[in-house]
Amino acid sequence: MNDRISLKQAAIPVFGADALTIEDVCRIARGASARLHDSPDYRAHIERGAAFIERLLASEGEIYGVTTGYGDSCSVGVAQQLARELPIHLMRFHGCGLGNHFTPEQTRAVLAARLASLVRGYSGVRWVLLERIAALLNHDLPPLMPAEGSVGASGDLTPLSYLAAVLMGEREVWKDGQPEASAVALAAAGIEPITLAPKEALAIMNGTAAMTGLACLAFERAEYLSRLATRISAMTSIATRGNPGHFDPALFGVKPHAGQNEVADWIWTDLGRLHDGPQMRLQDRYSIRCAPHVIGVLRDALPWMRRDIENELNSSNDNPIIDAVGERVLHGGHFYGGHIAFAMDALKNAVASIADLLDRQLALLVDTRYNHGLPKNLSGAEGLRGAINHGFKAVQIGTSSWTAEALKLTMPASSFSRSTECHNQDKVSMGTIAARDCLRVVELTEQVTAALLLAVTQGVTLRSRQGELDEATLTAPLRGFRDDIAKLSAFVTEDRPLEPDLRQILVHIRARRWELYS
Ligand SMILES: N[C@@H](Cc1ccc(O)cc1)C(=O)O
Repeated sequence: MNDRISLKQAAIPVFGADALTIEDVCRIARGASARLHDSPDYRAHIERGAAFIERLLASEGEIYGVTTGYGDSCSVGVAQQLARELPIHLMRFHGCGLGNHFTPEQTRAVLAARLASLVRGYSGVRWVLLERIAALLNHDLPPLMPAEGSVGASGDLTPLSYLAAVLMGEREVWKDGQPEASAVALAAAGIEPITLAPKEALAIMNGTAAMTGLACLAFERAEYLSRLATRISAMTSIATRGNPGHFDPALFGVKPHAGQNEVADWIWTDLGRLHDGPQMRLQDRYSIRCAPHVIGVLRDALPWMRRDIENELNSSNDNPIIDAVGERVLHGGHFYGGHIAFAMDALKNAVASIADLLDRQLALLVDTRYNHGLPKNLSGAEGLRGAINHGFKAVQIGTSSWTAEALKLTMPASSFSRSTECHNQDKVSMGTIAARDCLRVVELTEQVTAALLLAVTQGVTLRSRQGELDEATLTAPLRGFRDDIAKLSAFVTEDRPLEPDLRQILVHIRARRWELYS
């Protein structure tokens, strides 16, 4: 159905050999398997870190997080004979997450992100630990992970403690969409629980995987929304008999934002031969005229967001960092998720702004004062029956509500750093909250997009039924797109509940059914 996406699905990432992309994480989230680079050299590289820690433990006796307490408790020494119990305690005292659980798909993204970091070999974990995380993915047994309780800068400690717990056979996993005791599910899958070595619970938990996994999912959905919003804007221009000149390449030649130019060019192409047709106004309202300027903000932000998300994804975001070759333990703050926090706060703003743009376009489409000759509320009913039919009136109200909710969530989470953990973590990223908010904004904006897809399809069809649009002037891609939506959701003549139609369109949006501008 979608070549652009299926082509990308061809390559399977190899953990430990390839840098992971956002798309790799999304494919693993949706069920692709996780392969580990399995060469003797690579295994030796991984084992060297774990062996170095064991050597240090035997010779020197003091390693942060191995023979000391955690965080602010780092000055508390742990007796050698208790060092092997310490990871169990770390995993257990962080078992205090609340709120909804991440979905199985989201949790798979989180696991992929953690694995991408651990395979780099700077966390001092054994090969078997990597294998077990891959096994959870490949047997599709993601841990039940509460979404709330991370400040995103001592890593996502609390959510990731649920991964540590499951590897040890504690707490629960998702099995076929239902919670199941991990000891039972692991046994059924033939995965043996492991006893975590002294540094391993910290290595699993002390990083940015929860926010980074979610960021990958949000990025992919936002990118697709930018394309859909562009197509909708072109269709709104057609349905309201707008001025195609607003998207003239000559106009955009004098303003160099690449993403903005790309959107203008897409709309210009979509308008095809309509460039020379009749227009109702010299200058359309901003939600149409400035569509490239609004959607372009998101398009221009995507490359730097990708850079930061993929850098975080392929980083050693742990503490301490174990340099087995240089035989050093490096203490720092690589669990700090500031880049993801900032990207997610920015992304949710750019996406909510698109919900707002589309909501304004719908306001133009349904209102006879602004739609230049379309029926009230885009109703397809005629004559006496026109009076009892209300077309897209309630869909507009719903769209206003989803838009308001999206806009309300744009408050930056990263501005709300709290000093916590006895002031050890006195500046934190809140990136996990930002990523969760971003996903919710994306979800609401998809709902707005679904509503607009139905409404603008109705608008274009009405224009052509009214004899004001020559179907032959529509470009083949735009006509095919319009016809497909019209097939999925019949033209609205008599009022009917549109919830099933909207829900079906939402499923197609999330599956990225339409190949747009590639
Ligand atoms: N993130 C802390 C470690 C830590 C772990 C668990 C805690 O509860 C607190 C702090 C560090 O590496 O410095």
